[in-house]
Amino acid sequence: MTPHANDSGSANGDGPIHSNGVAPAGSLFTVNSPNVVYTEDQIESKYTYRTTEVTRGNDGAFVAVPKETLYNFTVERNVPKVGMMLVGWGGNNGSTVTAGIIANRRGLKWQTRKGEQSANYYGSLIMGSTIKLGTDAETRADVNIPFHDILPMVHPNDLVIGGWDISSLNLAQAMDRAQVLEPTLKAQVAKEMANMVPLPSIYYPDFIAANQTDRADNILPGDKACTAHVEQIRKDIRDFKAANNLDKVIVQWTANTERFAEIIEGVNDTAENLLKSIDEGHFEVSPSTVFAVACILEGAPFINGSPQNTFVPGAIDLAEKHNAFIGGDDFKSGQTKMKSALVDFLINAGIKLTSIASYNHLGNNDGKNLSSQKQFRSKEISKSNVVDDMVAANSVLYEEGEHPDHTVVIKYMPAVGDDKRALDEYYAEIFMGGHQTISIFNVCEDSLLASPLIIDLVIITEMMTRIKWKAASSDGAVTQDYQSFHSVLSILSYMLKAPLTPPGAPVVNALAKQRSALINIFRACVGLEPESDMTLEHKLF
Ligand SMILES: NC(=O)c1ccc[n+]([C@@H]2O[C@H](COP(=O)([O-])OP(=O)(O)OC[C@H]3O[C@@H](n4cnc5c(N)ncnc54)[C@H](O)[C@@H]3O)[C@@H](O)[C@H]2O)c1
Ligand SMILES: O=P([O-])([O-])O[C@@H]1[C@@H](O)[C@H](O)[C@@H](O)[C@H](O)[C@@H]1O
Repeated sequence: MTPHANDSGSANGDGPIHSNGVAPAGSLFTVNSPNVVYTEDQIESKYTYRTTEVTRGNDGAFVAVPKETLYNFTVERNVPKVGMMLVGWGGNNGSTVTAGIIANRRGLKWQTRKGEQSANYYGSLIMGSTIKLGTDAETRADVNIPFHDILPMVHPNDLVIGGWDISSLNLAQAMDRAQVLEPTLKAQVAKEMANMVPLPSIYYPDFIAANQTDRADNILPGDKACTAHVEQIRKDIRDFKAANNLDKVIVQWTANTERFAEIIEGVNDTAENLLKSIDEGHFEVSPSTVFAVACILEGAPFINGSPQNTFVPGAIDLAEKHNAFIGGDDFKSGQTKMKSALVDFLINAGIKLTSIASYNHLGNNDGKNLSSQKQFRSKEISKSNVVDDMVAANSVLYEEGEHPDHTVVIKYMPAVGDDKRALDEYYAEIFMGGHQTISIFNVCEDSLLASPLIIDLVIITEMMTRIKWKAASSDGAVTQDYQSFHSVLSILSYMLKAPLTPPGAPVVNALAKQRSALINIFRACVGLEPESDMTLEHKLF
């Protein structure tokens, strides 16, 4: 295992590096605080989590009470060798993200109609954006650093990629089939990608559109869940890990959208019943749930990039019992990402959104699969629920249960390929009976928008495997052993349309809140306060 170049504090073997303000060699920054200690292997921080607890007084008025909870965090500093295994590797997203990582790793440039293009990670939150570290002591100007450098994260160039597909095409053929990337780029990565062949996968026809049958020539025996499928997937993960000398494997579902599975008591409602149902070959257990179970049992974090309810209650129960990480659902890449920002802006500006019409058409295989009603329904649900939290939070504009009209339409139009056309109309009531109509035409090159999210999901999920926490009592005494965050990684919500949360936890869809939560949790891991944007230093004097 080797320290990452951007590790905040170097692991150069010269023993513990206490936070005496001396920046260890190779670090971008060091936190100089009595609450932060850099050792050779870890960053250890003490963090006071400040919240406001609200109760109701006898007169019915709210009573707000500031509350402080002390936590200890540790972050493993050494960046492991990580494998990313994609289910649906031969799809548009899988082939595109693979080509993109190869192009970045090799620093490729290629000719386009508009001139030379260089590889980049634009659209990745971690690789393409910055966060505010603090304020310059002299100039009082913001100091911003690359998001990737706040913690010792994996670099996507170092990811080892593999996966499964029901289609036997190698990744070069899949890249051609996807029709996403420029020929001048494809030509430079085709040789390497031709040697990448998806592992055969499980295929239960009833869960995806019948129009997908023609590509299913790389499948394991059996058309319904069985323990043998779970064990084969587990073996595939172990073999991939061993063959590539990996420390860790993260698995993501970027295969076709499945129909929702029916939640049936005694079948998929508990971990025990789910495992029993798989062993008995129950038809209501989907391929994505079988993959989730296999990953949980193998200790490989599993992320669902599609909208179906992969994580039936039994799968969440199993993940919790095994302290395994899961996350999902449905990459938030274009039309919905815009919606989760725009709705947040409108409602928080006191503008009463009353109608959202979201139409889109696309011509890729995803669109072909979604042309089947049951698969569309999965997507309709994930694309529709994204405004719920923002509406529910504003009782000034909306009565209890009141909600804007919201419709989602998706049409399959082969001619446009991966370049999805999203047409949205936002209709709102404004001051004194006026109205505002916002009409958006948004061409989303879907795989080029989703691929960076696949990278972010892997990097953040892997980082979470190296973060531990424990609660400290007010006198500083340690009250419990270090433990991981909850199995359901709701910290991933920024990348997902329908964020999965721990049972009973609220869903947050507002894009700015999601980004802020991620940043501030990572800041806490190095003992830094949340970024409040108050900038009193620029307002008081
Ligand atoms: N912007 C986006 O592209 C975007 C955004 C959100 C969600 N998604 C979701 O991501 C998924 C992939 O999108 P895409 O454009 O790459 O689709 P795609 O159809 O090009 O790729 C899906 C791949 O999965 C394979 N597959 C199907 N069932 C499988 C199984 N059981 N095991 C292994 N492989 C299987 C297919 O052969 C295909 O190669 C879809 O579910 C889509 O809804 C995409
Ligand atoms: O992320 P987003 O652009 O809102 O949603 C997209 C949909 O508009 C598209 O129809 C679908 O095929 C993609 O999988 C993705 O879900």
